[in-house]
Amino acid sequence: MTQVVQGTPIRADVRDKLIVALDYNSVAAAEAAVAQLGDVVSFYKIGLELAVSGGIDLATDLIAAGKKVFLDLKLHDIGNTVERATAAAAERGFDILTVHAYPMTMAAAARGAAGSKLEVLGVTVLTSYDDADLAATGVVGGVTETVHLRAGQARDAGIAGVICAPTDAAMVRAILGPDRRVVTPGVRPKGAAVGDQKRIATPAEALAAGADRIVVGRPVTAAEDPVAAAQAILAELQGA
Ligand SMILES: O=C(O)c1cc(=O)[nH]c(=O)n1[C@@H]1O[C@H](COP(=O)(O)O)[C@@H](O)[C@H]1O
Repeated sequence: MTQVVQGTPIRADVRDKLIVALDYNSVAAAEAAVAQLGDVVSFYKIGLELAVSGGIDLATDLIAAGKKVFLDLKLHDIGNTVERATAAAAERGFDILTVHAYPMTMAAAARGAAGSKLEVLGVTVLTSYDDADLAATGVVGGVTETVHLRAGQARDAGIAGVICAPTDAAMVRAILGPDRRVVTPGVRPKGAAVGDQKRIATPAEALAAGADRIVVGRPVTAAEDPVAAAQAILAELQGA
């Protein structure tokens, strides 16, 4: 299905490339954003803030309304807990679930998602980290080296793919090959406020580097006109 957005017909496959992060502290605020964005946005992310504000049940309504939903809980725990939490997310009909990209965690999540449509993505190195931030956690090796290592471990664990910065996407795509998912937050349209992100690129640059989908929060949700902001990103993705 092709949707006409401000004179630009946006293909359905392009629309699914934009995941809007519903980073709100109430279900009512998230519902208002979804209502405002209407048919423009087809894929939403429920993250930590909304999840602890009662937002996980919102997913059921979004899925019933035909939206795709990414549950961003960045799981990391003992294998039994991760496997069972992943299986529960699969049972609820989520499309994507994040776990931290540690080998045992990813392997447990792969077991939990087995036989379901749930795509488990391993978070490699957060887009708000630079080399110094990573070094402060005790990790030996810089961001590039660590993302390289963790992308290979995600592939070997048999999960669907990874979350990485758009600036890492080309390297990660080469490691994962064409069949796995590369999803990039840390995306900023030209001129948008950077906020706490450190490794960023534009929507078009992210796609050109090999991302399948991009995650965008504040550049849409904090925009004066969120609908126009989302439409502009979609037009940029389609032109990429
Ligand atoms: O897993 C994520 O989605 C994620 C990983 C990462 O490395 N960086 C990152 O920003 N995110 C999420 O992506 C969204 C980015 O939001 P904005 O910075 O507002 O566009 C937030 O919901 C973050 O939690």
